[in-house]
Formats: sequence, structure tokens, C-alpha cells
Amino acid sequence: MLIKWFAPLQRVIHYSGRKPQMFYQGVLLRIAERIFDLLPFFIAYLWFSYIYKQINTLNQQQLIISLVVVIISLVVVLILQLICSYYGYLKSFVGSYHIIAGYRERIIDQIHAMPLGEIQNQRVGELTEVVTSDVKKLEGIFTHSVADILSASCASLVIFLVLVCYNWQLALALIIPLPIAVVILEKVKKYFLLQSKQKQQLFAQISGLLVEFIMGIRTLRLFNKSELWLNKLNLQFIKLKDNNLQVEAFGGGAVMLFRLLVEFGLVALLVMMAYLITAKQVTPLDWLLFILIGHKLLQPLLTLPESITIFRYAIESETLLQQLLDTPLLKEPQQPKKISNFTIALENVSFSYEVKPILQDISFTVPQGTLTAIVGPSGSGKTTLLNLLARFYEPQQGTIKIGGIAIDEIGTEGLYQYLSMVFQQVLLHQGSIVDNVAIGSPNASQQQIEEACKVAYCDNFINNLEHGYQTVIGETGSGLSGGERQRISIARALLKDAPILLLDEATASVDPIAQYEIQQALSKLAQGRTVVMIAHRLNTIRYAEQIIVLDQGKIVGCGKHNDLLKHNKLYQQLWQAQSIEHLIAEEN
Ligand SMILES: Nc1ncnc2c1ncn2[C@@H]1O[C@H](COP(=O)(O)OP(=O)(O)OP(=O)(O)O)[C@@H](O)[C@H]1O
Repeated sequence: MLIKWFAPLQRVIHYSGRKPQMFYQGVLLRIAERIFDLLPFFIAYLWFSYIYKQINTLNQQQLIISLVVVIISLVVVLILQLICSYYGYLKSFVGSYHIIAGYRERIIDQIHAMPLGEIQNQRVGELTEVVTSDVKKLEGIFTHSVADILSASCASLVIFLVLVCYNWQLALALIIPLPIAVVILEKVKKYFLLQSKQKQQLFAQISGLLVEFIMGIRTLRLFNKSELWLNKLNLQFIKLKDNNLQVEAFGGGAVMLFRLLVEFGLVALLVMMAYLITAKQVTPLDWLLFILIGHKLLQPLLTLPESITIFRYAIESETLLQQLLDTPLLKEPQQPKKISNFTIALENVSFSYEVKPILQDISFTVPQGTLTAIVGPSGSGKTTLLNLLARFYEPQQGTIKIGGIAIDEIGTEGLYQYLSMVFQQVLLHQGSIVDNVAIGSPNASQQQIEEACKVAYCDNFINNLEHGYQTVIGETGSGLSGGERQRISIARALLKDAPILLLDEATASVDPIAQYEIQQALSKLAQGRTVVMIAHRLNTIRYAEQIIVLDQGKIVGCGKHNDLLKHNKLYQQLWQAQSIEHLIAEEN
């Protein structure tokens, strides 16, 4: 039972990779502090007992000596208690923070090593809730609950054993209602855990919804859907409130009942005392001892249910964090292989996110220094294919090779040395334009950065910004237009100068001049590299060395533009659809 209780804590300590000795020492000292808290009562009892027994023979000098001994003992106990208290709190707190810091690092490492696709899959709000709030709850049980529970139960046990030695009947009377109180608490445990689990899920859902709401507020407002979203959020808030009320009402009631029953132990003690005094089985000194110590035994038990509740609640957090830590990581080679040839080959690759197959038996080769375009209707699996090439996910079947070496033997870090990506959604980070362009090339000089920006048609708009290249842009690239962000990401890739380029052609509507500039910048970027590109505008890939036509996750055509236009039905349809679109646009 105890092992089951503390197994999650053992897991946290294990994952933290930190030595828990300091934390254990702290807990032991806090237990000792609780016991020292009782010693004055025993000292008083022993003194009374001494005087009571020697009442007729004791002279004044002996009385004073005994009093001095008592005072010195009390001072010593007090000093020891203070030392235990100070070092107990210090060590248990420092030890706890030490463990939790290691655990946090482990979680961050896990997120860092998780396949990027998995991180995209998890809702940012939920992930944030888990790594902030749930870790904080775990911190709370290390700093408070564990020491509180252990010191309270150990102190009570020690006192009980001492009292048993004095008079077992009185000691038993004191704790007789305790089993009933524990049974009641156990009965509500199942319900409470269910409710607290629901509460945690609701919290995570609300965090996810809030993040989505804030990030998508522009779209929601434009489509007059913010009301709908707010109603959705309100509904979740009401559910959370109801859940909270149930937890408080039920849990609070059970805790009150527990306290009442525990305190009933004092009544049982008095009844038993009355009986034993009548039967002349207890001395007035025993009576004194039990009155002094009795409530001290019960007192720590009164706060126990609250500590246990917080403990159980936080253990639920550990379960969520464990799920995160259990997410399978990409296999990384012991000795990553280097590559000198950049021909990409996919051999019978199949992939599914869940059950439904998304890519089936995909095989093709992209010879070094050539451009392969991927085309196909929406949902045919183009982005997924690019995600596999970037190792955001791993295929369930088949192999992806570069220069004849499987990408899992090259390792993710090695792979990213050879790879640049320009996606539709450009991720910029908080920092200056220089920092953003040079993110993949930390040793680049200012001249090289500006050169890349010139080739990517960025220098004009950068020079027009108030602080030029030192202008700080927000996390989402706020302050820059979609076309400008796209060109920054092209400059980034140019500067990195990686031999392989994965490209998701932008469909975002930018003005014709920006479109032309982006196209030119992309052509320069593609020169001399091995390029795999998702093409949305077929006229931009007419001269591609190879075009792969995807439909429902399968290759249904492969060749050059003119061949496919003659022989491939789907390609013909896509081409015609775009030609009509073009004509309509021109007419307008
Ligand atoms: N993270 C995900 N989890 C589950 N299913 C996904 C995920 N991403 C995409 N899918 C599904 O996989 C299929 C292929 O999606 P994918 O984005 O690769 O298509 P696409 O050809 O790039 O589409 P588009 O041209 O519209 O961008 C779709 O049915 C999509 O719903």
C-alpha cells in the first residue's frame, strides 16, 4: 500500500536524475521536530511523577535541583527542536527544488527530443498546462505534503507506542474511532479521485480552448464566431465550477466527519479513564500524562486528510507527466553517419497518423541537384510526405535514404545540418531580424546576412524599418507581412546553405510584385540543391526534373510536365482547373 502510494514519487526522483538524500534528510529532521515537540510534556510528566513519589521526603534543595534539571532539559529540547525545524525545512525544501529542477529539465529534454510532429499534434494549451501547472503541483507535494504526511503519521505512531507502554487500555481508547474515520475517508477516495481527474481534464481542455481562442481571435471575429467560442468556453467554465463545488462539498464534508471522529477519541479516553479510575487501575499521574499527550497524538492526524488530498491530487499530475515522458522518441544512432551524396530515395514508405493509412507504398528517387515537385488534390498527403522527409514523424514501413544511408542512421541533428525548410507557415522567434535570419548559421557575419537578405529580396523592406536589421520582431513575426516573413525564411535558408531543400510553396495571396520576388528568391535558393517541393501552382514547376502526382496517399503519376499532361488524367484535371482559375482571375 505504502509502496503504491510512494511509487509515483520514486518515479519523479528517478527521472530527475538527482540524488534524493538531502530531501530524505529533511523529511527525517521534520519527523524529529514533531517528536521533540512532545518531549516537554514527557519531561513535565516525569517531573510531576518524581515529585509525586517523593512528596514526603523531598527537601527544598532537591526540589530546586530537579527544577533546574527540568529547565535545562526543556532548553536543550527547544534548541534541538529549533535545529531540526530549521534544517528540516531547509533540507527538505532545497532537496525538493533540486529534484523538481531535474525533473523539469527531463521534461524539457523529452519535449526537445520528441518527434516534431507529436508536438504539433498536442494542443499547445494542454502541453503548457502539463509542463507548468502539473509540475508545480508535484513540487508542492515534495515541499509540503510528503513531509507533512510522514511527520504527522510517524509522530502519532511514536506517541501511541509510548502511551501503550504506560497504559494500553487508555491508549487504545484514544484511537478507537480512528479506523472508522479512515474507512469513511477511503470510501470517498474513489469518488474524489474521479472528480479530481475530471477537474484536471477540464483545466487542460479550457487551457487548450483559451490558447486556440486567443491565437484564432482574428478569424473568429471576422466570421462572427467569437460568440460561439465564448459560449463553448462558458460551458466548460460552468462544468468546472460544478465539478469544483462537488469536490469541495463532498470532500469537505468527508474531511469534517473525519476530524469529528478523530476528536471523539478524547471523549472515548475520558470514558475509559472514568472507568479505570473507578476500578482503581490508573494513577492520577497516568491520568495527567494522557490528558497532556492525548490531544497531541490526535492533533497531527486532524490535518492529515488535507495533506493526503493534496497529495492524491498531485499524483494525478504525475500520471499526465508520465504519459508525456512515455511518448516514444525518435531512435538516434550511437554514431551518426555522415553523408557526401544528397540523392534522396524513398523505398516503399507507408505512414498513418492513427489507423487510417495516409501514405501507401511510396517509392521514388530525387537525384542530387534536381527538383522534384509533389502535386495532388488537397488531403492527398503532400505535407505528410514532406514531414516524413524532415523526420517530423517516422514511417511505419519503408525507408527514407539520403546518399544511400537511412535517415535514422544519420540522426536528427545530422539530418538538419543538410536540410533547409521553407514552409508556408513561417515560424519566427522573438528577436531582431539579424537573429532570425542567422538562426541556422550562428557564425555568419553581418555582411553575409545582408547578402542573403538581398538575394531573398528582403533588404528593401528591412532598410525601411525603423531600426533596420536590428528591428525586433514578435514571436509570430508580428510587424511583418506574410510575404515579408516568407522572404525572411528564404534568406535564412540561403544563409544556411544546406544542400537539401524542402519547400512548401506559398499559397498565401501576396501582391504580384511580392509574388514575383518570392518566386525569384526561391529559384535562386533552389539552384544547385536537391529540392523536394510541394507545388500548388503548376505553372511554377513546368521545368521541374520530376513531378510526383499523389492521390489518396498513393503515387498515381511520375514524370515531366509534358508527359504527365499527355498521359496522366489527374494531372490534366489539376492543370485544367488551374488554367480556368487563371482565366477567371484575368477576366476579373
Ligand atoms: N496531425 C495529423 N493527425 C491526423 N491526421 C492528419 C494529421 N495531419 C494530416 N492528417 C490527415 O492526413 C491526410 C493528408 O494530409 P496532408 O496535410 O498531408 O495533405 P495535403 O495533400 O498536404 O493537403 P493540402 O494540400 O490541403 O495541404 C488528410 O486526410 C489529413 O486530414
